[in-house]
Amino acid sequence: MRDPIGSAAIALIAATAWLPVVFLVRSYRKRINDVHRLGNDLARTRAELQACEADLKHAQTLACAGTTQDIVEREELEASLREQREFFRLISESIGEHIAVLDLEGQRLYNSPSYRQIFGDTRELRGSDSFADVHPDDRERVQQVFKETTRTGRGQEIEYRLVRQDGSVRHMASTGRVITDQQGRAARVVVVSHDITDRKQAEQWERIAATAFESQQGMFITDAHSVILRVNQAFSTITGYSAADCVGRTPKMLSSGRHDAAFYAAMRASIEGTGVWRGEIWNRRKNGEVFAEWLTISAVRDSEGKVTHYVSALTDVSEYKAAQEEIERLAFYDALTGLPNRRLLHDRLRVAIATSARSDRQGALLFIDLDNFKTLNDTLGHDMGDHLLRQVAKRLSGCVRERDTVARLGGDEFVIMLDDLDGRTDEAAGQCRIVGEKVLAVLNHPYDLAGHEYQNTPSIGVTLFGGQHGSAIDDLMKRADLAMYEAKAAGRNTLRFFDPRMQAVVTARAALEKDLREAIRKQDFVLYYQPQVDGVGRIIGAEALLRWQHEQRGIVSPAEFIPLAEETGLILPLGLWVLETACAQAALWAAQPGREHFTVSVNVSARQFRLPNFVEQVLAVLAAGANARNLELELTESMLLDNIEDTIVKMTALKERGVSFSLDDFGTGYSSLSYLKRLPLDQLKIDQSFVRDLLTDPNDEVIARTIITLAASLGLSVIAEGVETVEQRDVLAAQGCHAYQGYLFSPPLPAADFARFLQAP
Ligand SMILES: Nc1nc2c(ncn2[C@@H]2O[C@H](COP(=O)(O)O[C@H]3[C@@H](O)[C@H](n4cnc5c(=O)[nH]c(N)nc54)O[C@@H]3COP(=O)(O)O)[C@@H](O)[C@H]2O)c(=O)[nH]1
Repeated sequence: MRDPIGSAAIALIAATAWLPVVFLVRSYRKRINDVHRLGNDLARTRAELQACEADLKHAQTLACAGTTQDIVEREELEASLREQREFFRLISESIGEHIAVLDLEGQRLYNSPSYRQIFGDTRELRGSDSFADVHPDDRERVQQVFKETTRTGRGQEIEYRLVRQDGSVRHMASTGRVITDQQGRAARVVVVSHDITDRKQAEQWERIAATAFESQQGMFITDAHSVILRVNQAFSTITGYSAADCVGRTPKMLSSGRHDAAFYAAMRASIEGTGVWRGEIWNRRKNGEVFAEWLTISAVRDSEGKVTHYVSALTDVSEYKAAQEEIERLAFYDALTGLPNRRLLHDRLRVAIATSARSDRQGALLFIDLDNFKTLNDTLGHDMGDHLLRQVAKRLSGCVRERDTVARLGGDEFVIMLDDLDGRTDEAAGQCRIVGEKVLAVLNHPYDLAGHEYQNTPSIGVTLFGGQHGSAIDDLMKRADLAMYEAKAAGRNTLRFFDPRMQAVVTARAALEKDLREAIRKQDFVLYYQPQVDGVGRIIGAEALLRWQHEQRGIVSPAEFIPLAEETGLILPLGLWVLETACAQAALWAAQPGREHFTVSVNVSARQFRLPNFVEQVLAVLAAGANARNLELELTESMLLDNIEDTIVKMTALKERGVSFSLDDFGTGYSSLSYLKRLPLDQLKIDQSFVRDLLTDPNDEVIARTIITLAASLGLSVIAEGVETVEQRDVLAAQGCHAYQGYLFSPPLPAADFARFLQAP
């Protein structure tokens, strides 16, 4: 379409009264555009063109007002101009964009007020250089675009940075529009700009987030239901799972199975409570390998606080852990033997001392030095010496419980730390002696040193800790060391205690054990029988009581040797001998007329009863000729409750064959009624400690009466032991007890004497 007005006129107007004219010209251009769009609608096109002409004439009028209009027209014109200016001001202040009009050098002719508001500018902007505010790095580019715009008349959008008066930087996006003069030459440039700093920052953050997401750390994002939405490359490298493998699945796919439900519950609770969980976790790679990772899970919430996503960052720490373990191994373990070194021993000793101080348990240090180790090194060389030390370490580790510590201090010096030993010094010393003798025995076995058979012995020094034995680590080490030198001085290949008194106890026990072994071998034992009588004085049975016929000491009480026999395991052959002897004797007495129901009670030790084949052992003994109904086994409360299910099974099996059971020393233990009811017992035996003071101590009297009542309520018979006086028997009888054992009737007697006692009228 033909331009009906002419650009030259517009340029002229613009050059002389540019402000309102800018608007009029804009209005004109817009309408011309509208006319273009109207196309074939000729009526409307004509109307629009007329309106355009009117606008332009008005502009011409404005432009020429100074020379051609009379005063009245001028006033009208000025009023109109004011109106236009106000209109323009309102528009330029209310739109979000900043408007500037620049001359062709980029000098400011006009700036919309928003420019000042937003940029805090206080300068006189009119006439100032607009390029001066552009960031130096962007200035040249902006000037280029400006020049291009003025040359071609075509504006283009450009983004650049502007430096505010306070030095801060804002990002701008600007578009220039050229205003031409009458000759069609560029005269002004209208620049419309808007602040894109927030958008730029958001873009920047997006780039940072994207870069961070693709960092060395494995990352994955799940939705609120823990469904994986995205994983990064590092995640795939660490786990072996690609994005395709895991998007749409849950992190459960990584679980190693090493953590229990409580672990994951605590994790969830932490995320719910604090929004985050951090910790070490074992996960499984795609290739099945389990690895340690450091994991941080953070909840992402929306503006209402609702969790929308979880972001998890993981680092593979398996190498770090391996390195840490290696460092620990080097710092706390002996490189040659793999045993804890002095540092770790001291650490553990510190803990053991503190624990024993809180309990009534004791601990011990056994200092072990190999005899003549230097000679081995000098003669066969250090390699052989190392070879021996490694084998010694292995053998020592086999001598102790898992909770004990075997350490190597260096050279041929080893230490065993035992803890949780008996609170009684003599007992603890006995436990140490057993371990010490085991060590002596295993280290005395010949060694195979690369084909050479080699014999070596150790010297062992022992000291206790906890209780009254002191607790300074250095002192304890010195004591054990001194005791070890005592062992060397005593001829090597032996064990010595630091405390002479303790040494005496241990020496005596060692001698007793040696004698006991010898006595078992020679069968230096005999059974005594103590009668058990009923309410009218009839002998209904006997308790078999063991006696040791010692060559020098005469008859030795079982109270002296049974505990040691239990400790050393010698009770097993001894207990079997008692059972066999007592059953043989029971068979003889039961064969006498009227004594078919005569019972012989046999004390059974805990160790014997816990033998897996105890039932078979008893049945085998009975098979030799005794009737099960003539055998009564005496068990104690503590051994029954040790493993109640096993106890019931064994007792039931024997009871079904006719063997009866008596609960010995009743009242001294902690039997609960519910357990008692489950045990197939026949009899409760009131302990002699309650019978002894029955007449003088009301408590004992109440206890005895309670036991009798309890036995009745459980349908069990009851027998009192240690009855020494008629008065005791009468009180017991009055309470309902009608079976007795004690010196009142007879002390324990050798079998021949007992036979005579039986025959007595
Ligand atoms: N595992 C085994 N333990 C056994 C065996 N033989 C005995 N023992 C246990 O040894 C402990 C000591 O026994 P002993 O020195 O024989 O003492 C018993 C009786 O002699 C004694 N007694 C009996 N009547 C009286 C009395 O009137 N006064 C008094 N002061 N003492 C008396 O009491 C002991 C009874 O023992 P028990 O009935 O078993 O409690 C002892 O614990 C025996 O059990 C064995 O072969 N195996």
